[in-house]
Amino acid sequence: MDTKVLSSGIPYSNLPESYIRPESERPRLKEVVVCEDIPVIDLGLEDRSKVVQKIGLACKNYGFFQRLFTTGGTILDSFATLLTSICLNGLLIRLVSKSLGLEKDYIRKTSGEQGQHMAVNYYPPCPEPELTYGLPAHTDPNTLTILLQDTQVAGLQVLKEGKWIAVNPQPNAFVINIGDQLQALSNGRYKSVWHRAVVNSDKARMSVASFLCPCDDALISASKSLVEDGSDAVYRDFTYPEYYKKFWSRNLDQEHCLELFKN
Ligand SMILES: O=C(O)CCC(=O)C(=O)O
Ligand SMILES: [Fe+2]
Repeated sequence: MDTKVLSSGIPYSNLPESYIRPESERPRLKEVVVCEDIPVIDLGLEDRSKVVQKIGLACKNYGFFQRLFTTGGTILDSFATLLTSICLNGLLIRLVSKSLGLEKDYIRKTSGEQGQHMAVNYYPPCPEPELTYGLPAHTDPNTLTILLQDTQVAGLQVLKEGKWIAVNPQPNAFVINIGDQLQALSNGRYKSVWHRAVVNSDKARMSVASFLCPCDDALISASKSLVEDGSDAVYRDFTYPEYYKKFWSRNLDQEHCLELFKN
């Protein structure tokens, strides 16, 4: 990209040429369906076995769910509390483990000392949103992502059954999505789904993503209990650094990177 819209500070009335996607790769915003039913799960208030069951269904059917939080301070306070709780008690990842019928600490044990990386995404208003993306279609290479969406401006879209659906911001909810490592650990039962961020012509949008990642020397391997007797696991064993290197050696919107790790 030769012209950077952000760094130039110029208010563009047309999108600089270098951002324009070829016709066949554009977002086709008119075909996007608005989805009100991405499951919203309250981890705190409900019966635990019901929460585990809801997480399982959401992970199987969407690869995404939204987690309600109770307000007390600002939304950023709640986000910080959630991220801290993920590193100290690992509640979310334990519930995901249980929802797969695994021992509650299976994912934590397999992943070793987990890392948490953060990205702050800023999408400026775009004069021609039909021609480009904020973030092109991708899956997340890590284990699990927790996303704090802009509460006022929509932009996140998820691919479901061949259609892009808009995940409009829900008050007091974070978006949680399965990453490629969980797809591998679950032997493909949970899907790390394609998602993207689109832009709009009037408002800037921000999102904050926190990526939970396995430690560098953990061997990512499907649980034996999820592999059919007499068959191989869907994916060969690998380490996160090996996967990450392969992931970033390609374009984000190429084939699913896990395809390259199939047995
Ligand atoms: O901005 C968004 O809604 C999506 C961000 C995202 O998918 C990512 O940072 O991986
Ligand atoms: Fe993402």
